[in-house]
Amino acid sequence: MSQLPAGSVPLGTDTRPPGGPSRDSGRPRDGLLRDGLRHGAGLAALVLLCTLAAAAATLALPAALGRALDAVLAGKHATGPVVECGLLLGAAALFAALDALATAALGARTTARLRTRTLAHVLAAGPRAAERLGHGDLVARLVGNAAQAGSAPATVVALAAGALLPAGALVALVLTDGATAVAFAVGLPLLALLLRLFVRASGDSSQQYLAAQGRIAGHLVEAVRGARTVAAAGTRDREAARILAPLPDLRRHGLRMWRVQGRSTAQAATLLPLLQLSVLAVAGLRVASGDLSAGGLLAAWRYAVLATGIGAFVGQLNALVRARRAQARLAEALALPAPGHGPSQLPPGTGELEFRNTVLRREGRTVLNLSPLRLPGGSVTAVVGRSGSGKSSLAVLAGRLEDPDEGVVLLDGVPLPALTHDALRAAVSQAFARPELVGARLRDTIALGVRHPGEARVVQAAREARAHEFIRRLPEGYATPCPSAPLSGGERQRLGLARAFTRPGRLLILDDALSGLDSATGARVEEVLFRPSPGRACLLIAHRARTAARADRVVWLAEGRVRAVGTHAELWRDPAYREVFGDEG
Ligand SMILES: Nc1ncnc2c1ncn2[C@@H]1O[C@H](COP(=O)(O)OP(=O)(O)OP(=O)(O)O)[C@@H](O)[C@H]1O
Repeated sequence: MSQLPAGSVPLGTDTRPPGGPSRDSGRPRDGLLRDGLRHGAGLAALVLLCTLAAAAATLALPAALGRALDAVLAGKHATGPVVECGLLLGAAALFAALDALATAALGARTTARLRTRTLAHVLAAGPRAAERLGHGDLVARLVGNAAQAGSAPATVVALAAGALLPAGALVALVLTDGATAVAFAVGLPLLALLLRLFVRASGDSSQQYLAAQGRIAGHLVEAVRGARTVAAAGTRDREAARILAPLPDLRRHGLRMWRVQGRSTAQAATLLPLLQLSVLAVAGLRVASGDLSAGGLLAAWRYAVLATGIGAFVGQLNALVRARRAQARLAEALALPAPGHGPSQLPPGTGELEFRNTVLRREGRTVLNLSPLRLPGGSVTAVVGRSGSGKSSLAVLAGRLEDPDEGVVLLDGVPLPALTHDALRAAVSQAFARPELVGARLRDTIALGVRHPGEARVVQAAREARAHEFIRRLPEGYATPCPSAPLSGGERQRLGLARAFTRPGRLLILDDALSGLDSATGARVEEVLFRPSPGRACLLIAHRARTAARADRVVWLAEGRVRAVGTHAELWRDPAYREVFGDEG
């Protein structure tokens, strides 16, 4: 382990937002449920109140019906009890409607919060972390799973409140007639066992089902991204088969889920009427013996029906089990390690980079091992080496797109993890071989991440990147929407370069960012890069000898290690160095 100076933060520091899984005791998904209930507390309370009010009205109804029946049988005025029944029915319907609205609102709010939080965390975790789960699988988690997980708080509240109705009905049954209540209680343990078995079996298949969905989504995203390669290779059918390969799994777990639910529903459908019938039979005997009135029988039977409403739990429990499994999948995404940022700012400097015994591993293999390496600021450093020698890995560490597995990278003497997020991103600009056009319009993608960029700065950056001419020729110019911009690979690269040029940072990192440019355009962009700028350093991955020759120094990488550092002219004497450039050498 390297020693970090004071003020730095250990690598892999957790940056999960407050309330994230790491802060919760118990299982991470429990934390998500608590968080959802806490942030939707008002709506959850409304759901609870509406469910309770609807339950109270429903519970009061059988007694009112019983009173109305007894009044009619006794030849008394029944208007009062009948009006009471109507009011109770109306109240139950009103609260049920309010409950549905509040439940939908709570679900939508929780889903939005889960999506925002998970997305922010995945972006903070960086590209390597996202690769671990797979891009398609992540999309499935953020879209489908988040919506399912969002329904958990409302379902929990509905289940808790819903349990009160059968419980209340049981109490009311005891109060109406104790003997009938005993007849009902005999079957209860069997019902409890049934629900328990259902939750266990259904939870397992749900988890497998969601995982299979994620695998299909993962394959689909890969195929869409590689559509050109698939078309060129003529492997469309094979690709379609590969995407759908998890389908048998999906079908198997889906069928199992529905079988479990069907079986439990059938068992409940057999058991519950038996319970109701036993109550009715005992109540009938009690009426015959004169211990219970006809109205009492009606009330006892209605309460037995309400108490067996626990059978409706099967559907709600199923929804909850699926929501909890979906939460577990989001919790996995939230558990991806995200690099932390320290409190430090950069001192004045010119972009000096220092790698202190920096090691980067991929899948257990060391791909970069830099014994102390110092690259002076205010100058241009070219990084050269054969394909796979670790050039991009070095660029990734220099711009802190990832943290090294060992050692530390310093910019002007400050370890990169010690810098605040804003200080780091303001100091370092980067351009890549295949830039993504993030932003609505071309001007937005060029000015990405720059606050108040101003048209002049955007145009100036585009001119330096040799992008201004082709942007100007587009009918909508800088206002061209990114998705519909007709761009060649080289033009996209120039937009990426322009984006890097809009930031006046002290370190510019170009990872193969000129590879798609024709020689003449590349040479013009290099004029900008090699223009003397003492306040700024440039780290440039170079494939051409001509580019390396213009740099102040060259870092020559071979198999993840520095083979030599020197000027191009010095290194050129070595035939192995010349071989790096192939025909040019
Ligand atoms: N995501 C990844 N998973 C596993 N190994 C990786 C990954 N990315 C890169 N590597 C490995 O790391 C090593 C260095 O890769 P890197 O991209 O840094 O090389 P490079 O010199 O930039 O190559 P090129 O010139 O071809 O772009 C290679 O052996 C590569 O196979």
